[in-house]
Amino acid sequence: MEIRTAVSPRDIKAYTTERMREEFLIQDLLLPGKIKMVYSHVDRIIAGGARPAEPIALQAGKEIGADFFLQRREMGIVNIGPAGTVMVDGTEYRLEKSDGLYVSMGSKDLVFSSDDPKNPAKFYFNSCPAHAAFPTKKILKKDIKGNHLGSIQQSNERTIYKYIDPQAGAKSCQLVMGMTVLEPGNMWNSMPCHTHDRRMEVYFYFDLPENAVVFHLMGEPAETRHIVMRNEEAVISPSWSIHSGVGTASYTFIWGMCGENQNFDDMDHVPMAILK
Ligand SMILES: O=C(O)C(=O)C[C@H](O)C(=O)CO
Ligand SMILES: [Zn+2]
Repeated sequence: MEIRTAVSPRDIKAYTTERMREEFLIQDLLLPGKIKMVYSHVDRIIAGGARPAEPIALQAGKEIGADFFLQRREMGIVNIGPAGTVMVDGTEYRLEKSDGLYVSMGSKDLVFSSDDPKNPAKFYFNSCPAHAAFPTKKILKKDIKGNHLGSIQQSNERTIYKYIDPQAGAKSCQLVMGMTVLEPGNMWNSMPCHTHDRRMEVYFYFDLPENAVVFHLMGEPAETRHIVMRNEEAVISPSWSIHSGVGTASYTFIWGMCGENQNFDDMDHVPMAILK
């Protein structure tokens, strides 16, 4: 498992493009036959991906310091590819594209598999520390009432689906997770932008056409930087950072948050006038 340390906003003022990418960008999440994980010291979130040709079991590495991966953690999983199954302590949860699964703290065995090994599922997941167990639950996108935001006039018409949230989908100890789908012809997410000092966030961009990119914007509001991102890449957003993006085509992304509270609306909105 790769470890990423926390970064001060004062330091990124001097970062090159390469250093920005080393610290925040997460690539190669969905390599066939592998589970890839990045452990961030920012609120100890783990972002990962599994693309199983054969069934693959999730292993706790030394980094976790526990007998098994979810001994003191919880996890949210969304399948963004062809159908597959996540087996949790012997119970099978079959996930089609866009189906999600919340996995309880204390679950011991977790195995990812695909319906068709030649066309494997694409499981993206976030995991964060937990101190209380909530039931494992399958979440269907069609059962979530989307929150429609933005407009074509502002190039930001999109729908937010909350998969793991105190008010929707599955309940959790601290993980909050969802999917935002841009309407065709819309490019911007999360603009006007915000920060939330109480939570960090990881964004995972997908459903981007080949050769399309998203300019992910981050940094303190008056000291922004960008990271050019391609399909199926993720980015770590510390709590002091804005997180917003503009694509050369419309796209979808999964956001996962953890930290002090779970209140989605507890954002510090950034007035457009102070952006630099
Ligand atoms: O498009 C959006 O706006 C979002 O998806 C917002 C993010 O989920 C977010 O930053 C929540 O804090
Ligand atoms: Zn946010």
